[in-house]
Amino acid sequence: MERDLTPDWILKQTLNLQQTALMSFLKEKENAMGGKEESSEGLTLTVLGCGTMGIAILGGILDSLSSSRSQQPDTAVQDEPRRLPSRFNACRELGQYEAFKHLTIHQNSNVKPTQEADIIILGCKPHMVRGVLRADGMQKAVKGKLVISICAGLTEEQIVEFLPSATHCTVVRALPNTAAAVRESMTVIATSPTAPLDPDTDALMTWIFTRIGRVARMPSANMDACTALCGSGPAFIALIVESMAAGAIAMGIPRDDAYLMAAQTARGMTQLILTGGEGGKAEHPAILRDKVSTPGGCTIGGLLVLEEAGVRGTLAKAVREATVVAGLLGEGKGGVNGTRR
Ligand SMILES: NC(=O)C1=CN([C@@H]2O[C@H](COP(=O)(O)OP(=O)(O)OC[C@H]3O[C@@H](n4cnc5c(N)ncnc54)[C@H](OP(=O)(O)O)[C@@H]3O)[C@@H](O)[C@H]2O)C=CC1
Ligand SMILES: O=C(O)[C@@H]1CCC=N1
Repeated sequence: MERDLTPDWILKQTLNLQQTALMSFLKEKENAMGGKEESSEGLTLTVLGCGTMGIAILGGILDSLSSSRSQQPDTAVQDEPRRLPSRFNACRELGQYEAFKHLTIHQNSNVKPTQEADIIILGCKPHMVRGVLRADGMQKAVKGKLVISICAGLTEEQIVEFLPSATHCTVVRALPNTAAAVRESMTVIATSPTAPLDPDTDALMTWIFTRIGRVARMPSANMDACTALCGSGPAFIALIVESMAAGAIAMGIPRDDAYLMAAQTARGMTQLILTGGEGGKAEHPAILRDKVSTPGGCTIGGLLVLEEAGVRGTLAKAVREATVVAGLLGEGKGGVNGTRR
């Protein structure tokens, strides 16, 4: 049978392949945990909407639990939570039910895995959260639990509004990024000056998100900007790496070599920004940029092309735009990119 090769069909097939590959990644991580016995004290963590981000987060946690590799020193958890997660539920809309020793993948069934959970991560699209939480049986299942939302734009108040007053959940907003899959996420956890988390919940939040990278804390009011910078940021950086590689490809460098060289160059510079200062401290990007720019050399020539094209302002504007759009995502409507002039 001939297929209709529409862009939509091709995109769908690509996404399906990606999701299948990601689920294999998760199973591999689970498998690596095989020998570990579950502690009776262990908590159950359920991801409602286990797609790109949910898989990256669970993968990072499973990886951390299965390896003796300790967390990076700068993300060390000062106060370990009393109890750690040891059982995991991944809930999806499609796919199939699969049960492993530590992980169960559920398809189109949220109530039971939510009943089993001590911690719930909301990992579906922001506009779905209302429907997911208001579905039959969910209000009771979620009652009194720790609900962590990674959804762009949704405020804690909006999530609480989806739950009846008797539900008494602790709702915390956290914004990780896709680098969670390689345990290099930058996750921002929202803080509330009026309702600080109890120390054990706070320690649990730190533990969960330091499994997948670094953690920072910001007031809730800053979360949309953090979403743009840290959540969308990886896509912006991918575009920069891709564009630099394109220049080299145009000048005759083989494609694969160009991507590798551009990516490693970006990685080296980000490492310098983080630790290239005196005593291993952070260094200002402008100082590092100046160090590369030999007077009369090629770097200053290239930099001026970028400045003349307004790259700095354009990138800053992209972060500002993404901040505004992130805020609109919380309103539960689709197509928000088309709503502004
Ligand atoms: N992608 C990113 O880089 C980041 C995303 N976020 C936020 O994370 C959230 C998830 O994004 P992302 O992982 O990219 O999205 P995905 O589309 O990859 O994942 C969403 C998941 O939700 C599942 N799902 C859909 N409907 C239901 C339902 N009724 N019950 C249970 N699960 C359901 C989907 O299942 P199925 O695949 O079977 O349809 C899918 O697995 C969003 O809210 C986003 O704002 C935050 C930071 C970064
Ligand atoms: O683009 C989005 O809506 C999500 C949130 C941050 C990154 N990806």
